[in-house]
This record gives sequence, structure tokens and C-alpha cells, in this order.
Amino acid sequence: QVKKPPNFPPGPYWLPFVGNLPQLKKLSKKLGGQHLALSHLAKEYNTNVLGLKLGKDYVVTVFTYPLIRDVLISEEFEGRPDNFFLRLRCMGQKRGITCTEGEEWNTLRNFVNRHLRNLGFGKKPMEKMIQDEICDILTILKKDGSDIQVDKFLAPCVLSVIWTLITGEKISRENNQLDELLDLFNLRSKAFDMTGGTLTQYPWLRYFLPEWSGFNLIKSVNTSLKNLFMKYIREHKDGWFEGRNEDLIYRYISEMKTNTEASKYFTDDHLVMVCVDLFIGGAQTTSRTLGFAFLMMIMYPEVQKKVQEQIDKHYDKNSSIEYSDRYKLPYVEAVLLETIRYRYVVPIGGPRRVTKNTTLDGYYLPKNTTVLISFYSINNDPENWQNPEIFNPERFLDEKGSLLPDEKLIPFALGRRRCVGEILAKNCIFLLFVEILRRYNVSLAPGSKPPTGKPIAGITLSPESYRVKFTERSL
Ligand code: HEM
Repeated sequence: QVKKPPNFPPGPYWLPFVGNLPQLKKLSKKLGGQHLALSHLAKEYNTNVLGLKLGKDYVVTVFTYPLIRDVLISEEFEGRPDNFFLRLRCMGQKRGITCTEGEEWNTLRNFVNRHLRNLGFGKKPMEKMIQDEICDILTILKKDGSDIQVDKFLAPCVLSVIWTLITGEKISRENNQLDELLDLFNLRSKAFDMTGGTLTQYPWLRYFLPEWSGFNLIKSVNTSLKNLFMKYIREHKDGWFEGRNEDLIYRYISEMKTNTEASKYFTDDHLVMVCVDLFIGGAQTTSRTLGFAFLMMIMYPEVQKKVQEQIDKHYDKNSSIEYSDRYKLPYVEAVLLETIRYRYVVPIGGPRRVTKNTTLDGYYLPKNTTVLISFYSINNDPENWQNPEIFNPERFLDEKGSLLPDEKLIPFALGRRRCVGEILAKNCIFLLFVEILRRYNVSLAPGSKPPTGKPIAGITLSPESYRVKFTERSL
């Protein structure tokens, strides 16, 4: 048994070298996910802040809304851990937005936010890109929507918008590159888990068990991603001239050419990581949320009917739907909020690094402690939600049917590290959901196994594989 720092958050005792790693792995397997294992341990030790040691790292998980809020908005929790695995994720050295901190993170995050906004992010041009994607989706459904795996089918939409903003090109659904990119991200997410995977704790495993440890997989995914983005960066460099600014890569190259103190963060390698961060952040989170939303419509046909009744009240066959219309559709918004609460795709957020010795809920957290955020527990805490285990969109409506948002639902986090893609994700989810349900009834495709509604665990939760039959509605 290893001695803990004084007043460290409660948790199981630590074994020499491995700490709680084998215990957490075993429990996660038994309960069906790391988020469930962490909640289980928190209950067992009757604590809102759980203290573990995973390999050589102190790892603390936070469970209640007020404490999570404090973590998300306090500067001393804004760091990211620096370990072998996060470096491997960043192709060797911590770069980009998601894994960096301090000046580099600030410079790149601000640059990306500012230039995406100038390219139309969060504004009409972005909405137009999504509407174009929806047109493609509706064309495919019109041809044959009898048997479709929904999250895979919708994933290209958000990916394509990000792609257009970054490269200036529309990616075609017929293009193999899109499938290739999706496959790469799917493979990648399999190789990761939120505490960093076995490789974080035992980096030497890469020499002895490169296949088993996931090292070879991550290396090959990294190489493919880098080759893909470098191809576009090289083409952009050839086509660049002063003032050229129609996509993020051109704007980045312009910044590379200015010789300021910050130019050390504007290199090809940083740019590759920024692109990867945007794709990783956006691709699976958004399409899996939609996958859950349509699954709820299949499992609760009476909710689907009410959604369509509200849509029909406001739109006919030809009227166009805009994101600003969401205020007219409170029931639809309530269904989407409840889907996000009930089947939130990021059960454990972070990891964050404590940048100086600090305290949380009266416990001591030494500098460099890793902090994980249990969004899962906020969304399932009976203190926050009545009968949280029940899917009930009405909880977000008042007696008059007006929307009743709840500050405890924070799917895009809070504070300076909150999600960069929030507005894109919200637009895609709303517009796709409404456009499809206005034109189609969704039901289980014949032969598809009836879904249980239970999520499949991973770094992001996903809906079980189900197939949908889209039946055209008479409008
Ligand atoms: C339903 C969809 C989405 C959900 C639920 C989601 C959730 C989150 C959360 C909770 C964080 C904060 C992590 C932390 O506090 O450490 C985050 C960060 C981030 N998200 Fe999203 N996200 C979504 C969509 C997107 C999209 C579409 C993009 C890209 C366009 C994106 C890009 C990012 C990036 C780059 C970060 C890192 C921010 C930083 O470390 O400063 N996300 N996201």
C-alpha cells in the first residue's frame, strides 16, 4: 500500500507502481464503462471528489454540478496533462488546441475562433453549408431510405462543414477520402480512453507489445492523418499570395509569413494538429448525438409524433428552416436537450491538469494532478433531475409548453476551455433533426435488432448499431 498526500480526496488504497489501474480497468469492464466504474467508486467512498492513482499519476474525478462548475471556470484547472499518450495523440509533441495550455493554447485557440468566425462560423454562411449538406442527405433518402445506419449516414455532414472551412473545398460523399477519414477517426477512438490508455502508464509497452498496446494503430492513424492534411497544406502553400484568405489554411499560412513572436506556434506541424483537433472534436460527438436523437424517436413513437406536429404547425413542404427558428419549436428543443442529458456522448470530460497546488471541496490537490469531469453524473444526479433514468422531454418545458432551459445541462462545458465547435454542433443537430422529421417518419428497418437504448461505452458513448427505415410523409 502506497502513502497518499495528506488530505488527498478519498478513494481505494494504492498498490505499488500500478496504483488503482488494474482495479479501475476491471471495474470498467464489469460495469460497462469507465464513467460507471468511477461513479461506483465515488459512491463506495461516499465522496464528490474521488482520488485515485493510475500508474504514477494522481487522478481525481469530480462528480457534482457546483464542483464541476468551479473546476471548469477556475484558471488553476485549465491545464492539460503532459504524458506520453497525449504526446502520441499530437504526433510526437503537444501541439494544437485540445492538448496544449498556456500561451500556445491561448494563441491558437484565439486564432482559430477569430478566423472561423470571419469565415462565417456561427453565421449565415455556415448555416448555408449545413443546408447544402442536408440537401445531399435528402436526395439520398429520396432514392432509398429503407435501411440506413443513421449516425454513420449523418457523420459526413459536420465533417464536411469543418472540411470546407479548413480547406475551402466541399468534400464529396462519393469521394473515398471522406470514408477514409471517417474510418481513421473510428479506429483512433478505439485506441484511446480518457485516462490515456495503458500506454500512458507503461510507455515502454510500445517496444514489447506494439500491437496489443495500440501503439502501432495510433502510429499508423497518425501517419495517415498527417499525410492527408500535409497534402492540402502543400497545395495551399503553392497557391498562396498575400491577401488570400478564403479558408483557414490560407489564413494560417498568412500568419506563418508574419514574423512575430507568436510565429513559433504557426508551423506545418501545429497546423496539422489544429485540423486534427477540429475534426476529432466535431465528428463523432455530433453524429452520435444525432444517432441517439433518432434512436429516441424510434423507441418513443409518441414523442416523434409530437415533434412532427409542432414542425407541421410552422412549416409547409417548401418553407425553409433556419436555426433561429428553434424558438418557435420549444417541444423539439426540449427533445434535443433531453436526448443530450439522457444520452450525453462525453461521459467523462477533460483531462485537465492542476497548474498549482490547490484545494477542491476541502481536499488537497497537488500541482500536476489530473482532473476528470463526470458529466455523466451531473446528468444522472437525482438532486438535479427528477427520475433521471427516464427519457422525459417535458422536464425542459413549463406548464405553457415554453422552453425551460436548465443551467445544470452543460454539454459544451463552461469557461475558457469550453467547446470551440458548440455553435456548429447545435446548428447541425437542430437543422438535420427538424428537416428529416418534417419529411420522414423514422422506424426500425425490417430485420434490424430491436435496440435496448443502452449506450456503448468508449471515449465517447455511442448508440448501439441500429438501422432505420425512413418513410416519406405526405405533406
Ligand atoms: C455534440 C457535439 C459536441 C460536444 C458534446 C462537445 C463537447 C465538448 C466539451 C465538453 C469540451 C470541453 C472539454 C474540456 O473542458 O476539457 C469540448 C472541447 C472542444 N471541442 Fe467540442 N463538442 C462537440 C462538438 C464539437 C465540434 C463540432 C467541434 C469542432 C468544430 C469541437 C471542437 C472542440 C475543441 C477543439 C475542443 C477543445 C477546446 C480546448 O481545449 O480549448 N467540438 N467539446
